[in-house]
Amino acid sequence: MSEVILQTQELTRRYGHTVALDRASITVEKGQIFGLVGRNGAGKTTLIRLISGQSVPTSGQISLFGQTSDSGLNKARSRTGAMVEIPSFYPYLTARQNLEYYRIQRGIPGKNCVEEALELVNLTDTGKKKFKTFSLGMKQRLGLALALMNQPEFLLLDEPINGLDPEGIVEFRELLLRLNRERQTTILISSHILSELSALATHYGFIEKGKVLETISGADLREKCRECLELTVDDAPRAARVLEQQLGTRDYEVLPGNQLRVYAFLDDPQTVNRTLLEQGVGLISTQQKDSNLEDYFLNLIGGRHHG
Ligand SMILES: Nc1ncnc2c1ncn2[C@@H]1O[C@H](COP(=O)(O)OP(=O)(O)OP(=O)(O)O)[C@@H](O)[C@H]1O
Repeated sequence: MSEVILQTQELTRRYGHTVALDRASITVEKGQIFGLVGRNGAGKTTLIRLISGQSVPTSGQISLFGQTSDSGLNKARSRTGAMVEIPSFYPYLTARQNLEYYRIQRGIPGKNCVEEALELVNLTDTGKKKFKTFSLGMKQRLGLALALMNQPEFLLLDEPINGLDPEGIVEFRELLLRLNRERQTTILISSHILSELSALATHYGFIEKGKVLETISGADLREKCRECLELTVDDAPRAARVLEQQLGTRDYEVLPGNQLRVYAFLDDPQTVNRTLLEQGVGLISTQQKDSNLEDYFLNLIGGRHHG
């Protein structure tokens, strides 16, 4: 198993009667891009603020780079970078001046880091342009540059894609992939749109009403959402034999309840149905299933109109 960067255990945060985060347990390992997916108000920001130390938990534990004590966590947090919302940059300062201000304020040594961070987010040629004239995409990228200035090993990003145009989204995604590939930066990124993260995340955590409902690897999620023919039969072992011997495919799986998922013959389901019937398999139901990622998420949290 690779190094555990973050582990939260039963992490809870209440605001008065509101339980913003309810016993949330997640684990993020080195090199992962962990997508935290949940609707507005689900608790994503609360979780990220607790991890980055901007808020304190009501109960539960955070382990960051193996550190759990207050002083240990403080030290560990110097190895992280966080973008929870666009930081309050000075409107009349340039990108460089704003970063330099924060570099000094945070005591980050070496002036080079400003230029390096600007280069990473592609903002080196903004020259004398003042922050107040930046597009939203540029503001987001400057926010990311600030989070990157201390060369973090672990990056926490709360809805960074929100409000970006399609081109901005692609650029932002490529940058994160590059950081992950070239610097092995581990990333925790939240979004309320699962498909936004699907080209990025290696792992997912689904959160709703403060609770982490499921964590799953990207590979397992894709497998669950794979297009298939879902058959309910009266005799699954017999149906499996027909699939292998008559139809020559092993690309299927048998589920409980005499159900089978067939990943072959997607263009020709009739052949499967006919052959099974010819071989004496009773076909109770058959349907073509193509659950996309968004449907999966909506099913998990109980539907589009839920809550
Ligand atoms: N400082 C606070 N005071 C009171 N309630 C809060 C506070 N911060 C968050 N909450 C409440 O906690 C719940 C979770 O909010 P949170 O901001 O973590 O959700 P989110 O998933 O990040 O949603 P969004 O994308 O809308 O920010 C919400 O019901 C919210 O109203």
